[in-house]
Amino acid sequence: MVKMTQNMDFPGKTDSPSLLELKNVTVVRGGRKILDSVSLSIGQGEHVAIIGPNGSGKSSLIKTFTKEYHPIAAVDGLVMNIMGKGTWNVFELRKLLGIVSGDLQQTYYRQVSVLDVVLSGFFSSIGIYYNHKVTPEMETRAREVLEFLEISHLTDRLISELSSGEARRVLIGRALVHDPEALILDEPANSLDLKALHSFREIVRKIAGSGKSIILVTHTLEDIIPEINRVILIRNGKIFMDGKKQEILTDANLSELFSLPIEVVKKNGYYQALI
Ligand SMILES: Nc1ncnc2c1ncn2[C@@H]1O[C@H](COP(=O)(O)OP(=O)(O)OP(=O)(O)O)[C@@H](O)[C@H]1O
Repeated sequence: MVKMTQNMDFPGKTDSPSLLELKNVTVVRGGRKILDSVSLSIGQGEHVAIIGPNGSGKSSLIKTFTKEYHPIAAVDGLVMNIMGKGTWNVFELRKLLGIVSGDLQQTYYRQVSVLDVVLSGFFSSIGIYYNHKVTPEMETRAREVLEFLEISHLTDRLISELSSGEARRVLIGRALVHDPEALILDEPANSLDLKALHSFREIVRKIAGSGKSIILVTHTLEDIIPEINRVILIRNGKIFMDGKKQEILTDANLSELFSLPIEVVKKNGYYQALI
């Protein structure tokens, strides 16, 4: 399969450095290449969906962005730049890239208030502890974020007592509290019912409209909000295709990606895969 040329024609493109630039990124885990010579560039303000079957390497790619996984040296030259820089302090990096995943939600089993969950984003922690110095500015910012996400009414509730949809929104608040350049959503809509899914999409659309990049990792086409114009397909740890959404999301491409006959339907700016 010929890799399609990368779509660099996106709204918000500027001459400033790419948000993420990877060349020849190979990651080995358990003696196996789980990412294999991945090269891609995502611009500041660009909205992208990364789609692939289970085990294709989507989460590993995110862990590579956040320096949890490290690429091996490449003969053709390894590049792993974020905002034009190759070296980052991990804490600074985590503030630059706000991440929300289903895994994160499961770590909040303690009795933590919604306000403290959002504030914990300042400390990359799971809750607020005695050694964390919460300033009035931090608290003001956390309350602003809750307001932006339309969940101020949940401020004093315990996260363990919220519905999945409410809790997911709170975790977005934790990721946004630093004002990151990009919001990375890893399988964000898992376990949401139809109403929660609708309100989740609307809030992600609002964030996309506020100028932050949305990088959405999913195996569900329905998660792709209309603001996302570029789709990257990933298979067996490699970029399978990368280009404009309407050119990539075809019956033939999705059928080949998932090794299954798939019909792609489009309605009201959203896509759906029928099997
Ligand atoms: N730390 C690790 N050690 C060994 N193997 C790993 C590790 N991390 C990931 N893998 C393997 O790499 C492959 C890609 O995993 P990854 O979690 O990135 O896939 P994914 O596309 O996110 O899948 P899913 O949609 O199921 O979440 C899988 O085969 C997985 O078992």
